[in-house]
Amino acid sequence: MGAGGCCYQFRVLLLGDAGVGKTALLRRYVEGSPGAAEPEAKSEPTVGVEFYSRALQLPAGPRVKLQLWDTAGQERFRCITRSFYRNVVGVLLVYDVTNRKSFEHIQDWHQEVLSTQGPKVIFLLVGHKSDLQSTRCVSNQEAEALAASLGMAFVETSARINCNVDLAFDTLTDAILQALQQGDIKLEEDCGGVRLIQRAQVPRSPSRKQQYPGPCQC
Ligand SMILES: Nc1nc2c(ncn2[C@@H]2O[C@H](COP(=O)(O)OP(=O)(O)OP(=O)(O)O)[C@@H](O)[C@H]2O)c(=O)[nH]1
Repeated sequence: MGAGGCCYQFRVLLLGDAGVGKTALLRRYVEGSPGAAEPEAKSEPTVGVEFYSRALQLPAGPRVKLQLWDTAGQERFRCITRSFYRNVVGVLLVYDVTNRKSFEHIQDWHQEVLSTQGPKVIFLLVGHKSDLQSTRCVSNQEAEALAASLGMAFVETSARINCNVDLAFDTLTDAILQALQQGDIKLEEDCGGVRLIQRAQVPRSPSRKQQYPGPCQC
């Protein structure tokens, strides 16, 4: 697919407790490249939802535009963030490897999406801040076991040292594409998580960030 000036658009959401590093991970993915300055040491908590995008050419052939929604982890924004669960095809469930509670809450985040969206979502478990080895309290093995029990892949990342950031998004994108090719998920015409769009709509710049005005612009 991807012929005739079209490419896929996948809507992807990042979910996880406040402060686990969702914004830093996303900003590293859309703005950072090896050698780029590391993300700011302190960042402001996300208010509601912010929107980023990045276009990529998959080795398997098609071009894909990822529409990436960064959500606030704070409980007081839950009403807003919940309204974005619908119409996504992929979710990165992010915890902080130095924060045990954020790992324990992963099943709650997973369940919240399933209860809203049903099983047509591809998940990836992300253990973030892997640079903080001395204060780590969630092992790689137990996270792998959780991911396997929930039927998803697992990647450890660090925005600080730019470790596995592209790998995380590539892994999720590949899994979505595979599910699409196998007919497990379907192209939708309006507000679906997967759409075919004209190539002219794909931004030339690899990154952009917007305040998203509402749950659906279709
Ligand atoms: N050591 C380390 N710190 C990180 C990393 N990524 C983010 N941080 C720090 O973690 C803190 C929280 O990061 P954010 O990206 O704002 O976290 P968030 O999950 O978006 O938080 P909310 O918007 O409140 O949901 C900041 O102080 C970041 O600098 C990382 O890879 N390694």
